Amino acid sequence: MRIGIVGSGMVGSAAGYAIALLGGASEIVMVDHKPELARAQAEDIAHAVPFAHPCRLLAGDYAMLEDAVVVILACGVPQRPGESRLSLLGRNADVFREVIGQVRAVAPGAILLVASNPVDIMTEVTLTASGLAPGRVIGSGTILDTARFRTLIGEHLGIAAQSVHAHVLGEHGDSEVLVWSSARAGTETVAHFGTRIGQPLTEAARARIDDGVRRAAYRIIAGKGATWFGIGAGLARIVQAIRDDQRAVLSCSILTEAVGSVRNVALSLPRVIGREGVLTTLAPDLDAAEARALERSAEILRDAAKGVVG
Ligand SMILES: NC(=O)C1=CN([C@@H]2O[C@H](COP(=O)(O)OP(=O)(O)OC[C@H]3O[C@@H](n4cnc5c(N)ncnc54)[C@H](O)[C@@H]3O)[C@@H](O)[C@H]2O)C=CC1
Ligand SMILES: CC(=O)C(=O)O
Repeated sequence: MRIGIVGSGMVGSAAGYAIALLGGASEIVMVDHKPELARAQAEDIAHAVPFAHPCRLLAGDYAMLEDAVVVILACGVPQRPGESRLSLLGRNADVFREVIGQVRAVAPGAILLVASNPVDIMTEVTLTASGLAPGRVIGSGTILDTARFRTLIGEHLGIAAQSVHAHVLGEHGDSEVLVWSSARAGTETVAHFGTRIGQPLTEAARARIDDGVRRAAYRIIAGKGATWFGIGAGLARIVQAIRDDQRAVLSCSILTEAVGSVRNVALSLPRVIGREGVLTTLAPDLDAAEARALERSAEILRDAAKGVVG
């Protein structure tokens, strides 16, 4: 199975590396408007393949994306320290309008997996420019924030992140919603479990975890210029779900008909992902404050998209 990656910078190359290590593809094609960068990334990742699963690494122009099952879009500009994701919109929308037609011309059957920020609005831009069905244009959305949330709850409770069932929903950005009310450690609510083992999720503990999730990108960007490992693994996870028709439930962004009173907005909810993309959406279990926060997040995205998404 061929996976294409347009944008061979930090995120694109981390995705390629994670896909190669996880055995997510038989062929990965790296594309970039700096062809020498795409070639160098492909060569470097290829040297990891003997330690993992058979996979061919290629680099080239758009023609090489022919027959790709998924094309990851990680092109454009990243945030500078202190900059919000939403501030990238104009610059990255221009890049996407240039790129999407070229991808669609050679890989009309590909599912488009959007990583560039602001990822929810870039998902809408991609949907409009591609003319694909909403379930075939998937933004990585809050898959990364959800991983951060599960990691920090797991650390607080002393259990594996994999055994924490919790989601971050809404915008991949400042207005995202950490869903505490239905978060579980295995079978037990995190609130009950925390109290029972003497690690209560007090207001202060929740505020610390909230900051750890919501401000993670700002901290990492201040420290090393960009984030890439977490999102690389998240993109590889979505590719696996598509490749193996897993019907895995992952927090991802697609155009959503209604979120409270807000219509037609791309944001993250728990989605069932398989071979044809997003197959269905699960209704999240939210308390009243979380439902209000999700609607507010949808409003923020709807307003930010005005004038950019036709
Ligand atoms: N969704 C998420 O959770 C995350 C999203 N991101 C976003 O991913 C995007 C990429 O970030 P990085 O890889 O760190 O940036 P980067 O600057 O390392 O890579 C971007 C690449 O896009 C290429 N590019 C620019 N214009 C192009 C065009 N017209 N055609 C083809 N290639 C083009 C550049 O040459 C560069 O190699 C950013 O928008 C960033 O904010 C970053 C981390 C997490
Ligand atoms: C940069 C970004 O979107 C993140 O790490 O969450």
